[in-house]
Amino acid sequence: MKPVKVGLLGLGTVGTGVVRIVQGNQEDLSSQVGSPITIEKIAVRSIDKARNIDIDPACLTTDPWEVIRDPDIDVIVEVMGGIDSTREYILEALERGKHVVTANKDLMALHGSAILAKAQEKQCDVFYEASVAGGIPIIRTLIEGFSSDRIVKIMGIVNGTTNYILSKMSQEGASYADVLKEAQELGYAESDPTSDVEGLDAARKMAILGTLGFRTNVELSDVTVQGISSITKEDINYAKNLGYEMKLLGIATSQNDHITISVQPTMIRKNHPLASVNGVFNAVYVHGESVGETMFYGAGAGELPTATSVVADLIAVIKNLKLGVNGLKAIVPYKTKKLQSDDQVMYKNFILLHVDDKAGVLAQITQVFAEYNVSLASVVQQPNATNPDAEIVIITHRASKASFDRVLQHFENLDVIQRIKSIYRVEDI
Ligand SMILES: NC(=O)C1=CN([C@@H]2O[C@H](COP(=O)(O)OP(=O)(O)OC[C@H]3O[C@@H](n4cnc5c(N)ncnc54)[C@H](OP(=O)(O)O)[C@@H]3O)[C@@H](O)[C@H]2O)C=CC1
Ligand SMILES: N[C@@H](CC=O)C(=O)O
Ligand code: NA
Repeated sequence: MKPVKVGLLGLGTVGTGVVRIVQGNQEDLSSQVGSPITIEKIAVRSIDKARNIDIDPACLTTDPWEVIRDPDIDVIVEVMGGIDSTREYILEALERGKHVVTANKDLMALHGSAILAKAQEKQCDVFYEASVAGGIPIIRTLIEGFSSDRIVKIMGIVNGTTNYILSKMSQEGASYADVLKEAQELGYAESDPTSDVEGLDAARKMAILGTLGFRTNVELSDVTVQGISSITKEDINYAKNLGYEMKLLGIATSQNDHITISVQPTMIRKNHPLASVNGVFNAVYVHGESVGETMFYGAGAGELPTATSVVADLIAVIKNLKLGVNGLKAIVPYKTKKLQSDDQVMYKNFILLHVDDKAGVLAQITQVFAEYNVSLASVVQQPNATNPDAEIVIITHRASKASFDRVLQHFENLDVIQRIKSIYRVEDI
């Protein structure tokens, strides 16, 4: 049995997990595919770095091209991250007829269509299950499990780092900065954690899920993004007292084939299954017209969970190799993209206002909502413990984004409002 030879780009958190699983489960993996799997070459940035894994130092190189150009290598596993140069490595690997497995959502969200087109031209596989929600097989589920259905809504906690931070802030009252540091030490965060906390990582994942779920080419610029860096413990407590949990949610909906996708901190009802997804866990809720509601749960980041998806993709490539069917399963989005306008995007909002504590203020504020046809589900006014202003907490009924934005614009010029302290989307379903 001729071994299948793998070239690995990257030996960090995920790459180490890949080596560990390929070494540790070799007997089971090779009997599934009918050949041994060997990791021939590994590109790293630093050869001398101490590594918590047993590898032959002769496999290491600092030149990714050496791995890409090695004629003996059948499959490239890319777990080093990066966008522009990584795109070149992957396109060249495909040009040379090598199959590709990647965990790189940044790359797939930005250049996925060019990469998949090249793969199809060269009859190669490109699999990227680990790129969204780490160990949860959500990409395979959307491509295969729901091939018969029409997806109307995808809601996901798709970033482990931010979910870890929000859970610890909510459950232990921990400080944002301390928990972010912990998430970095645990290998959950990106090399630049700004992309986690500012929502970009989740937005990239939602662009990938939207493309697969709605069968249209969703680009990153189609996703509206807001991160968690301005959420305070006070906001989290407000959410809890009102019966919600604060989560960074990616929400993609399709109505009459018009889609909208966003990532934003969202107050979700405590009895929704997404509200109890804590720590580094991710979950993706998928609502299909025929199947109804489904939900998928598991570790969204970390060495072994992520590597599980990478190695499963590797096994899928090798099975295809044996059957001679590589490159036949690429999903080509076929629908013309139609985005919902701000008049069509509807949801509930929470808004916390600091206002003058005097008669008639509440009436002025509710009058503005009425003027723009935004109806209110609840309004609570209370004195503020730390300053002379009062706080007004409002939850609206579902209203169009356009109307709600008009309310906010009007508030900018309303003298009785000292400050719009916080605004969050609210999901009650
Ligand atoms: N961490 C996680 O939980 C998850 C990560 N991902 C994605 O997986 C990918 C890898 O993430 P992760 O393992 O955390 O990243 P790490 O930073 O832990 O590892 C990156 C690896 O790539 C190597 N590397 C980086 N740049 C180069 C270069 N130019 N040339 C050669 N080697 C290079 C590094 O070398 P050296 O070791 O010498 O520094 C390191 O081994 C990313 O795309 C990430 O978004 C996806 C899902 C989950
Ligand atoms: N930084 C990411 C890693 C997995 O994609 C996360 O925290 O989810
Ligand atoms: Na996944």
